[in-house]
Amino acid sequence: MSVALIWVVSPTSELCNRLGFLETTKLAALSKSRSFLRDRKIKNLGKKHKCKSCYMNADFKGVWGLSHGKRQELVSKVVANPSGELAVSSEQLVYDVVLKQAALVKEQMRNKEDIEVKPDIVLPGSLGLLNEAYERCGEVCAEYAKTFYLGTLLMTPERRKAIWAIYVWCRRTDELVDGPNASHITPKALDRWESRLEDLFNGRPFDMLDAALSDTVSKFPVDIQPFKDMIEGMRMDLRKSRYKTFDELYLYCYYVAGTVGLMSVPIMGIAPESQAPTESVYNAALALGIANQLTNILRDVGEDARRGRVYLPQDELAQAGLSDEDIFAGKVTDKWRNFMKKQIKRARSFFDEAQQGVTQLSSASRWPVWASLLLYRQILDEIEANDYNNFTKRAYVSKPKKLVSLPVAYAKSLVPPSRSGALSKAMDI
Ligand SMILES: CC(C)=CCC/C(C)=C/CC/C(C)=C/CC/C(C)=C/[C@@H]1[C@@H](COP(=O)(O)OP(=O)(O)O)[C@]1(C)CC/C=C(\C)CC/C=C(\C)CCC=C(C)C
Ligand SMILES: [Mn+2]
Repeated sequence: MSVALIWVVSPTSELCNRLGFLETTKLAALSKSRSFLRDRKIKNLGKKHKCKSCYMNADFKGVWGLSHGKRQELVSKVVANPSGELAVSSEQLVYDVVLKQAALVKEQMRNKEDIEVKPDIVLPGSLGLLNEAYERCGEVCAEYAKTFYLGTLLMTPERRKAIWAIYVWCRRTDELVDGPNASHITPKALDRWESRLEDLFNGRPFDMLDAALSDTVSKFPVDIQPFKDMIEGMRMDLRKSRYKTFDELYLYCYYVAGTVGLMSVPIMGIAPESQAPTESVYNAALALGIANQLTNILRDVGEDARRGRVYLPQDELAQAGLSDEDIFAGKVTDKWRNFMKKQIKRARSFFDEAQQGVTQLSSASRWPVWASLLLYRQILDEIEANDYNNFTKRAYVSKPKKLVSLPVAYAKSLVPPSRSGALSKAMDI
C-alpha cells in the first residue's frame, strides 16, 4: 500500500487500543510518526542519499538502525484501520519504543565494558535475603530454561543475577495467562499485576522474587515500558484469539516477546568497541524476540488450535485458500505447505536481522544469546523436517543437535564487533 500524502487518522477505539502500549507518549508519538512519514514523503522522495538502493534521507537518524528492507517496509507499510482510514503500522509504533529505549541507555552504556553498578544500600539482614531471592530466581531459570541458564553462568555475577530476575518476572507474567490458573485470570488481575510492577520499580516489592527485580532495576538502566507492554500482551491474549493481518500479529509478538529483547539489552550491555548505533542493537533484540515468538507460534499451531486460538494472519490464510476450519481439521495439504513455507521464510528473516546485533553485545553476553538464537532457529528446520505437520507433531531440537549448537554458538560469540563491517551492515552503506 502506498503512503498517502494527506493523513486521515481518527481516534477510533481500535486505533487507541493499538496505541495503548505507548503509555507516556500516546498521541504525541502518533503525530511524530505521522510527520516522520509525511516529511519523508514530501521532502525526500526522489533524493538519493547514502543508501544506494533506496531514497532515504541521511539526516533522518531513526531509520539508520534498520536494514534497507526494513526501511522500505517502513515507508510503504502504513495500514488501514477497520474504518478504512490510514493508521501508522505496528512496526512504526514499536520502532518508536525502540528509539526511546535506545536513547535512555545510550549515555550510560557507551564506552563502558561494565555498567557502573550502584552500591547496595544495605539494611541489616537485608543483603542475605536479597541474595536468597536472586538464588531462587536462578533456580527457576535453571528449571525452565536449562541451556539458557548455563549460558548465563558465563556472564558477570551482577548481570547474571539481573537476567535471572527478569526471566522470572517474564515467566510469572506468562504463567498468568498460560499456566494452570489461567482460566481464573481477569483483566483486573492483570491490573493488579501491573500495579505490583509499578511498586517494585518504586522500590516497594511485594514478594521475594519482586525484590530481586526491584534491586535489578535500581542498578541497571532498565525502563518500565517493555514490562508494561508485556502485560498489555497478556491482556490481548484475554480478549483476542484471531489476528486479521500480520500487522496485528506483529504487535502481539512485540508485546509478549519483543519486549524481552528490549528489557535484556541494558543488562547484557553493548561491547565498548561496538560502533553500531544503539538503536540498531535494540532493533536486533526486538527482532530476536519477534523471531522467537513467530517460531513458537508456528511450532504450536495444533496445540493452540485445540485451545481455540489461531495466531496466524487471517488475510494470509485466505490468500492461501485456507481458513480456520482447515486448521481445526489439521490436514497437511499442499496449500498448507505453501502457506507454511512463507511463514517460515518470514520468521527466518527476523532471525537474520537479529544476528547482525548479537555480535555488538558485550563479549560475555554473546554466547547465551547465540545459543538461544541457534536453538530456536532450528525449530523451523524441524517443522520442515516434519513435512509441515505442526498439527500433531511437535517440532523439537534433539539433544545431539543441541550439543552441537553450543560450541558453534561459542565460536560465534568470539567474533568481536568489527569496526566498519557492523556499522555499514546496520546502515546498508
Ligand atoms: C539470552 C536470552 C535468551 C535472554 C532472555 C532472557 C529472558 C529474560 C527470557 C524471558 C523469556 C520469557 C519467559 C518470556 C515470557 C513470554 C514467553 C514465554 C515468550 C516466549 C519465549 C519462549 O518460551 P517457551 O519456548 O518456553 O514458550 P512457551 O511459553 O512454552 O510457549 C518466547 C518465544 C519469547 C522469548 C524471547 C526472547 C528470549 C528474546 C530474546 C532477545 C534477547 C535476549 C536480546 C538479545 C540481544 C540482541 C542484540 C540480539
Ligand atoms: Mn507461553
